[in-house]
Amino acid sequence: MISLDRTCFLNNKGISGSSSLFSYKLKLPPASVKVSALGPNRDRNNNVLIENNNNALKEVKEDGTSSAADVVSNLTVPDLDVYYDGAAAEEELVTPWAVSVASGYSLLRDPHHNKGLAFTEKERDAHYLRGLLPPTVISQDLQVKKMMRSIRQYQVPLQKYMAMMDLQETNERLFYKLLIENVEELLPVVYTPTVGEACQKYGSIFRRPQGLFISLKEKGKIHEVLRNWPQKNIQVIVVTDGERILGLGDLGCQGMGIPIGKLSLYTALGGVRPSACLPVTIDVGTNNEQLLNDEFYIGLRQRRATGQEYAELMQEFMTAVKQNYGEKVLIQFEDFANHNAFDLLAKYGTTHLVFNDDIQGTASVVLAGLVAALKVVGGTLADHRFLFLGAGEAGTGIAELIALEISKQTNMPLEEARKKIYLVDSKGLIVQSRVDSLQHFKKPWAHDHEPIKKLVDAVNAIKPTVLIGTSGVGRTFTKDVVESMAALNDKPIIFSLSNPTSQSECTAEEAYTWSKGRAIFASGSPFDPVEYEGKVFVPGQANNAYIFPGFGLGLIMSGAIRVHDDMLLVASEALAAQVTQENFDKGLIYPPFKNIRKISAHIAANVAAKAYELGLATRQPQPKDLVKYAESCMYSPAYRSYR
Ligand SMILES: NC(=O)C1=CN([C@@H]2O[C@H](COP(=O)(O)OP(=O)(O)OC[C@H]3O[C@@H](n4cnc5c(N)ncnc54)[C@H](OP(=O)(O)O)[C@@H]3O)[C@@H](O)[C@H]2O)C=CC1
Ligand SMILES: CC(=O)C(=O)O
Ligand SMILES: [Mg+2]
Repeated sequence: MISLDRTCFLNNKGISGSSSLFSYKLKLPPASVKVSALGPNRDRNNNVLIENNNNALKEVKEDGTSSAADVVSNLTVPDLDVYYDGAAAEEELVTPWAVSVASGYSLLRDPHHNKGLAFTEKERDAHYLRGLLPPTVISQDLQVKKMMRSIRQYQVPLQKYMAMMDLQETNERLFYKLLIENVEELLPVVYTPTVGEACQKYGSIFRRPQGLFISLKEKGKIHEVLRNWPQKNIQVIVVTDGERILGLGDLGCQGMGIPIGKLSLYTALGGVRPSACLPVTIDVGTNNEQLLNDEFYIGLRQRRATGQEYAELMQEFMTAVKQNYGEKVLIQFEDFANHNAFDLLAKYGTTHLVFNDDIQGTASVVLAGLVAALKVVGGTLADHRFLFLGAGEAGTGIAELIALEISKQTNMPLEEARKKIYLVDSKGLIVQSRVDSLQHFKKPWAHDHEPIKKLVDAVNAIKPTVLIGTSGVGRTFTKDVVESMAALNDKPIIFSLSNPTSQSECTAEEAYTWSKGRAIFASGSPFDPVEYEGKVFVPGQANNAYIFPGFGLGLIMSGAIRVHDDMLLVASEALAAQVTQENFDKGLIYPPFKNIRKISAHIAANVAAKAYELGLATRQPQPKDLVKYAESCMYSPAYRSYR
């Protein structure tokens, strides 16, 4: 029985108070539904409750019955921008859908529905907007043009960032249209490098909540805190505890910029609808003295909780997430310090749908770049030798996936494959004589070798064909290091993965100049093309942003319940396959971001196919054409018509 109950529904509980709107709850039954009432369209304050509900349900059969799928797919309520998830709807009878749409002044203040000057004459009449807007009506395309012009006028990247955040908070669809259509220009604004500065200054620029802050004060209440978030149908959570924000260290609660930025890419690059995304920051304190002494710091003013206290808060969070959103919600761990990151992944990898972007997403994107680079330098992965500067999450995560791929390609035991890969940490080359004092994730890389302190000496001793920077420390690929790589290799592969730009192990210009134009270079943060001896070199951006949006979409659309390493491998393959001859001709080993939605659809399709193959997918039946299905699932930022 589908019941359209008119219920009082608290909405928009901002920091400055709350307002109540009427809304309808739709309970979806398994097989057939009966529409009992349609109800009036407005509450006593003339707020539009459900737009066009008569129309939405007009396909319901005369006897009042229809399948749940029919009803849902016929709903054209403007903010019901969910993919129809038949299986979930039928299983989750207990989760009602609540829809409320404001009108008049409130509509203009509602970022999910506001269209600004793009409201049509009819909509202005129907929704009490007359007089609240100037007379002109413009298209969304013209709004994009206007906003881009306005953003380009700012010289300071942080001002551009703040303008974009303002837009996200006032007109969400316009924000996403801007980002999707100008992805190469705006990615550095909403993501690395600018998001790093935004986190550093988050206390000063914080205006409105864009994600959930869960601090030690919320211990014992996390289940209720999650319910305070206005959206109920969450599919992806990006969570950080702020301890390793990019290469900028412990930024505590101000790390919130990262989940917000990553989730806006989930929507723009991967097509996951914004209302399904939840940014979370776990605040257990910070060890950053500067922040602790900063009067504008927004987080808990205490040193970080560790051990049992930390573990209990995380456990409560993970349990509450599953209780609130079910077992198919994807939890992406982001920018945790490595002493927690590996343990959290291992602990929750068997009970939750979890993915560590720094360990796993980075590995997948780098493997894709290497596979593409092999088309230029020749040989198989097993023919190459790899040296890393940095043996943390990114370094050991990438190393392990390379070893796994070599092992799969050659049937070589994993331990043998690992011997082709060496890592240097802050104490020097990781070797057997250090094994007892190494963190557990470094131990597999402790090879038999003389200890070496300096990177340049390690390069000359190991003779790598590939050098990868994951140290978080800028300018560590010095001239002698790059020159040594160039002396050893005709085409040295050099990746400076550390973010933001200030922490990059070397710049694109340094890589090309010091290698005399021979390096195959990619970096975590973007660099402009470089002209060297009359030739233009376009550096690639080896950033996990290529992977996680499509990867997550693949998990969601297949209803996957666990992440498996093989999914990372097929995501890599999909990305590498998107590099065209035209890209190679420009020296690129990653495809341009402007094609990212197509790339994400291919990644999603490969990940979903692997989930089905491994028996980890719950969404049945498996769609025939997974690429098309992925594309059809993607959120469109075009305005809806409020008829
Ligand atoms: N491009 C991308 O997509 C991604 C980039 N990154 C970037 O990679 C960097 C590292 O991240 P992550 O691996 O998570 O961080 P971790 O803290 O886990 O690892 C950092 C590693 O670098 C080592 N290190 C630090 N300083 C030096 C130094 N001076 N010389 C040699 N080694 C050093 C550390 O050594 P020790 O263990 O001895 O302390 C540690 O092994 C960050 O800047 C991050 O932004 C991360 C994920 C994705
Ligand atoms: C890109 C990313 O995830 C990082 O630098 O941490
Ligand atoms: Mg990260």
